[in-house]
Amino acid sequence: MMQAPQTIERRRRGLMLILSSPSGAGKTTLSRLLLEHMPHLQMSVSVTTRQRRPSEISGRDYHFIDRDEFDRYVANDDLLEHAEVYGNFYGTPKTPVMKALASGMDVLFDIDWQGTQQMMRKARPDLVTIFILPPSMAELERRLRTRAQDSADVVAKRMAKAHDDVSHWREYDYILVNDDIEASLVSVRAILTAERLKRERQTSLPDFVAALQAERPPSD
Ligand SMILES: Nc1nc2c(ncn2[C@@H]2O[C@H](COP(=O)(O)OP(=O)(O)O)[C@@H](O)[C@H]2O)c(=O)[nH]1
Ligand SMILES: Nc1ncnc2c1ncn2[C@@H]1O[C@H](COP(=O)(O)OP(=O)(O)O)[C@@H](O)[C@H]1O
Repeated sequence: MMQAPQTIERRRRGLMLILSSPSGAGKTTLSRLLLEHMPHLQMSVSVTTRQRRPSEISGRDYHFIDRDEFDRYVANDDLLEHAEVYGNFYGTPKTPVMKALASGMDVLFDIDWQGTQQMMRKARPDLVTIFILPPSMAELERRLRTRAQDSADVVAKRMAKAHDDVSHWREYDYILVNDDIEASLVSVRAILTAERLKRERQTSLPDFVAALQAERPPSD
């Protein structure tokens, strides 16, 4: 006896949503808003050797570790990907991501283009990638300065790399110019909603459709 469609659990294959951009374009702001607004989405918290900024919370924004500990993560193959960015080391711990996906959550990543390339080689079908552009380079610099979390020297270093970062935009599925943050949030929510509905991610569909087809047509 075929189950009625409404009693079939609607399962979905978890996806990994990657946001990349030059520093200051708005990934962190957008990620926080997205996590507030989208259920079933969990942030991947990276490890980094960078110094904690005054506004950052260890364990929420990053796990701040020293170089020896970072090297141990790499040696133990505990990172899904890792890269050196602006002179610091960053990496994505494997275990929390695997656990989140196994429990039916989607995972959000704020990683650079190098990390994205590594993830593409490992898990392309499960990835959705978005590159965020600033409305202008002048606005990017203004955002980095007004964020007021980095020294002038660090801001200059990030601006100097911005052109190189931007040159990777073609490697991403979606491109967003982050002019108005609310409009950007609407766009990213729309992308995530649509990607969740992709046929191949809805793993229980064959059972659901078989049950639909097994239902008797209503008699008149
Ligand atoms: N490959 C990789 N890049 C990361 C990771 N975590 C952060 N990043 C990137 O490192 C760069 C610098 O990040 P951060 O120091 O927080 O500066 P911010 O982007 O200006 O806030 C950004 O491009 C991040 O996307 C990671 O785990 N792996
Ligand atoms: N659409 C936007 N308009 C104006 N300011 C923004 C916008 N998005 C982000 N910001 C501001 O720009 C600065 C950098 O944003 P942040 O999210 O930290 O960037 P990233 O994580 O990409 O380095 C922050 O001060 C943030 O409040």
